[in-house]
Amino acid sequence: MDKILIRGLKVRTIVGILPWERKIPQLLLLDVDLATDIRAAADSEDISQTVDYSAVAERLTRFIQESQFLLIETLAERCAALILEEFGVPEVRFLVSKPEAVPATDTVCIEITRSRHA
Ligand SMILES: Nc1nc2c(c(=O)[nH]1)N=C([C@H](O)[C@@H](O)CO)CN2
Repeated sequence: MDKILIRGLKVRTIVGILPWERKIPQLLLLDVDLATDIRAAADSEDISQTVDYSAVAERLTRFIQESQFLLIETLAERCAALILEEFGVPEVRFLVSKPEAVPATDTVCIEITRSRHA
């Protein structure tokens, strides 16, 4: 299956279990892989025949900015479900990275792959 990839989407939001994390928005970085067949769009050059990566990025940004999850596991599951439901792709890989969370690390991440039920 072909894939449309979003890399390093930056969103600031309230997320985490520590007292300071409930008050100060912090940076999340997102990687998203959208499984989709791109051939119809490639033949027609019609954006309606494919998944608009700008629309996905904007929708995720809005959803996450309005959220206040405790765990990035929950955030990842809800974002994957939103993408499957609203953008009609059969499978999504979603990686959320929290670079400001743990001192002396580059980052910490959760990665999930979810498919739409038939
Ligand atoms: N598996 C997880 N571990 C931790 C999380 C999380 O969301 N998933 N969150 C935290 C804190 O919020 C962290 O950002 C700072 O300690 C700790 N562990």
